[in-house]
Amino acid sequence: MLFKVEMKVNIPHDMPAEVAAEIKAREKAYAQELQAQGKWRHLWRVAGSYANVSIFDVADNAELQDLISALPLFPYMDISVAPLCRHPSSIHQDDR
Ligand SMILES: O=C(O)C[C@H]1C=CC(=O)O1
Repeated sequence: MLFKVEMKVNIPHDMPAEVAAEIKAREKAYAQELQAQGKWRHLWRVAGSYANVSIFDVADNAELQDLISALPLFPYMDISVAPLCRHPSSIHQDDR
């Protein structure tokens, strides 16, 4: 199942820089692991903001919840999720 996930990062201004850097490093490693597994299919920066638009390819809602809630930045993000289905005009065979 495909989901559009929008994440807006709000790291508290009083978080020490080294703590923020450590969380971001763990986030990057986890995000790249999920991309290598094919579960995080697209990851795009929203230009001009500390936010991303992502496409996840997971088995079901429960797996999406498990993956997203394990993000190291999860406590510091506003996240919105929308389920996707194939567009009838799409030419991409891997859309489903
Ligand atoms: O930077 C972000 O958009 C937040 C988060 C998502 C992937 C990652 O490495 O960090």
